[in-house]
Amino acid sequence: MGEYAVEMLHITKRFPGIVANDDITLQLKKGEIHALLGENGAGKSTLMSVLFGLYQAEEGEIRKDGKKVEIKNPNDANALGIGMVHQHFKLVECFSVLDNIILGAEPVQGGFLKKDEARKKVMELSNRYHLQIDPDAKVENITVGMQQRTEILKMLYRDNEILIFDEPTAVLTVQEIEELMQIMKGLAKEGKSILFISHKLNEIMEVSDHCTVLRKGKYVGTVETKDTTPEKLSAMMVGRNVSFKVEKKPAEPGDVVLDVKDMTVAGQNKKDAVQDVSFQVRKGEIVCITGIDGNGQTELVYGLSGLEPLKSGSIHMNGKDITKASVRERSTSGMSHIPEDRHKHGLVLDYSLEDNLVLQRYFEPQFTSKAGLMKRKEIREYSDRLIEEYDIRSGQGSSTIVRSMSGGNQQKAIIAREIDKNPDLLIAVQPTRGVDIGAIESIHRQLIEQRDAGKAVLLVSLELDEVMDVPDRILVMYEGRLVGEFKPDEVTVEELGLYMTGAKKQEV
Ligand SMILES: Nc1ncnc2c1ncn2[C@@H]1O[C@H](COP(=O)(O)OP(=O)(O)OP(=O)(O)O)[C@@H](O)[C@H]1O
Repeated sequence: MGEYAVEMLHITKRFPGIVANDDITLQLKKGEIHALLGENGAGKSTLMSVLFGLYQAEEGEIRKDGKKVEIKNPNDANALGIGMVHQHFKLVECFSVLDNIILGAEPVQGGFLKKDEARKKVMELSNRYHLQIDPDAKVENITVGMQQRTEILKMLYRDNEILIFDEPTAVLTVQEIEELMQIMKGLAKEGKSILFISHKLNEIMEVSDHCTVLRKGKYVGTVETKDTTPEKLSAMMVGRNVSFKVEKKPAEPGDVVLDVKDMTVAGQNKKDAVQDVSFQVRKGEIVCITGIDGNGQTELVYGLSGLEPLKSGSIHMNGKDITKASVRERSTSGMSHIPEDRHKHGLVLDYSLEDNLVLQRYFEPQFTSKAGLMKRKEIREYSDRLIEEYDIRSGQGSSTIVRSMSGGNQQKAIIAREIDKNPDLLIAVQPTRGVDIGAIESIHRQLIEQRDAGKAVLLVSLELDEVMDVPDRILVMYEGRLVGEFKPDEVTVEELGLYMTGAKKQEV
């Protein structure tokens, strides 16, 4: 047997208007972690979906242990020992962890389900790989990190030897990421072969043995990770050097734009998710709210944007009371919102890109005639301009159905729509989640340009580099309250960590 577990040779996969994979070759060694890197829309997910049998390539071949194989669907992939954890998990929310793991692969004897046997195998695997799951917990009640471990166990339970992780760290907290890295290293040591998609160069440097880079659907090269640097990788990926440092001049804050007083928002259980929070954001400044996921940041933004009512307190924007205003009233009064969950609150996935780009403005006279008809030509022209200016890449331009776009390009579309509205207040929640480093650089620049144009920017982020580099003030949230306020150059990451975990607090 050869040294490769899987080889994808000269793979070409086309979608209408785009060659998503153009003659790509990827060779995965046994027992290695192989990273796959590339800009948004470079073709990484497509390539992995070909390997997992979700798409059929038009050209090229796949070999498993040196032998040519046909993978027509995920069942074929499973039979060959190939498993995949998708970017957006595929679990049944109202089932238990155990039922999700064994779903479709239940041990049955004489027509009877042998659940005890399944439970034993799952618990053995969970212990062996330190996955620490609770088999009886319902998926809807567990953290994203746990859901991911459930997905990992699904692969291990099926005795998969080749494990595909599609952007596994995008939704995890810093600690969960560290744990996942250890789990992946442990799996590779046991002889599993791992393919790992990530935009985060530090993760790739930490865990991978090799890294293959794609650009605009084409193969750029494969390097040995120990012989490369993050700078070299980013240059391979975008074809130029990317600046990791955010350049900005000192802020010149002006009048108050957002004034939040004693805001309380209910939580899912008895405890209020946001408790008596007060703060202001001025013209010409970027204020960042940070904290460990689940400490009330999400509900705070729901309250500000009108997705949830306040239990008490008030919100003023440019001096006007908007506490009870509808989502549309807030939007037309000058508030833009880049939401945390782009699929749930940011896009209508089955609409075209152009319809998504005018989602909050289609009723304006420039897009709708007096008779109530939509002006399709003007909408198309507007959308074409945004696609060009914000570098949104998709198969069929303005008419592309958003569901078929890559995750990072969906995000860029939301950013374009929200910034182009020319808002007085831009609320940006995790704006760089799932986007490549070239796009991160450009999003950070756009936030700073907004600030310099005299806008108020409220950034909500968990990415520590972003928290330290982009804002002018940092507010830390812990258990629904603001527990610290800092200037980025007066605080260290370690110190921030103490506030984020509740070990320290100030009166804010
Ligand atoms: N089902 C589909 N139908 C039409 N086009 C598609 C489909 N899936 C992907 N594409 C297109 O193929 C290209 C590659 O997309 P893919 O999702 O593979 O990129 P990616 O490298 O994984 O990006 P990201 O980092 O943003 O997740 C994109 O331009 C996308 O719009």
